[in-house]
Amino acid sequence: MVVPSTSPPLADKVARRAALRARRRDYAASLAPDTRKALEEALSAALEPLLFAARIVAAYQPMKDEISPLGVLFRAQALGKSTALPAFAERDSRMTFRSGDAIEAGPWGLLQPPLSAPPVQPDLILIPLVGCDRSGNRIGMGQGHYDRALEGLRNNARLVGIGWDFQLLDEPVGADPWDQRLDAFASPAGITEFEAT
Ligand SMILES: Nc1nc2c(c(=O)[nH]1)N(C=O)[C@@H](CNc1ccc(C(=O)N[C@@H](CCC(=O)O)C(=O)O)cc1)CN2
Ligand SMILES: Nc1ncnc2c1ncn2[C@@H]1O[C@H](COP(=O)(O)OP(=O)(O)OP(=O)(O)O)[C@@H](O)[C@H]1O
Repeated sequence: MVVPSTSPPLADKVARRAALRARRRDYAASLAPDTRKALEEALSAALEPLLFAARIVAAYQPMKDEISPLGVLFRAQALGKSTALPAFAERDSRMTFRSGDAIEAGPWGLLQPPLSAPPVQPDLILIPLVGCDRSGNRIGMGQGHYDRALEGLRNNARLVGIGWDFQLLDEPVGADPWDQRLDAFASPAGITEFEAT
């Protein structure tokens, strides 16, 4: 008898995460710096209408293959909004969003606000992803950090996944019970709103 080491949906998610990460890496490596800048500028322009209604805008410190949302945060600041970034005490501690500039090395190799900055409850959260489908089901880096953090924030926040255009997937992503659905996806091509279920 063959006993699978993991359930088929989970195995599928793991395989798709690996394939999408490889595609994201190759795509980012193929972009000339000017092209990349123009795409990130297009993302900022697409998101600007969402900034007006927000009070506290959270995004992330990008890893090298991810589209940068930092231009969006600059626009938010120019509009007088507060901004926030994820922060961790340790790799497996709970992710919190904190105000302030990314000035300290975090445990995931990304800069973060100091842990002395107070945690905030953003009302617009721009979320990194490996991929998401047209129902808002997201594949992330596989640690569950966003799923856990968003559980307590989603009632008062708009959740917008951010990526390169191809990261919006036509094929459905099987949702696990803990997965937090996105309200929308934004890329240089614009914003795709998902229907509420
Ligand atoms: N920009 C960003 N910040 C984020 C996330 C994310 O996906 N993107 N996370 C979402 O949950 C959390 C961190 N999760 C992570 C999970 C795995 C790896 C990882 O495998 N890093 C590789 C190098 C990756 C690379 O540079 O491309 C490594 O450490 O070897 C990094 C972060 C919180 N902050
Ligand atoms: N709310 C939660 N409570 C407890 N465990 C959780 C919760 N959310 C996710 N997890 C755990 O996190 C692990 C990774 O989940 P998943 O593969 O969905 O991560 P991901 O969404 O891709 O990653 P991330 O959110 O870090 O980008 C799962 O094994 C799951 O058990």
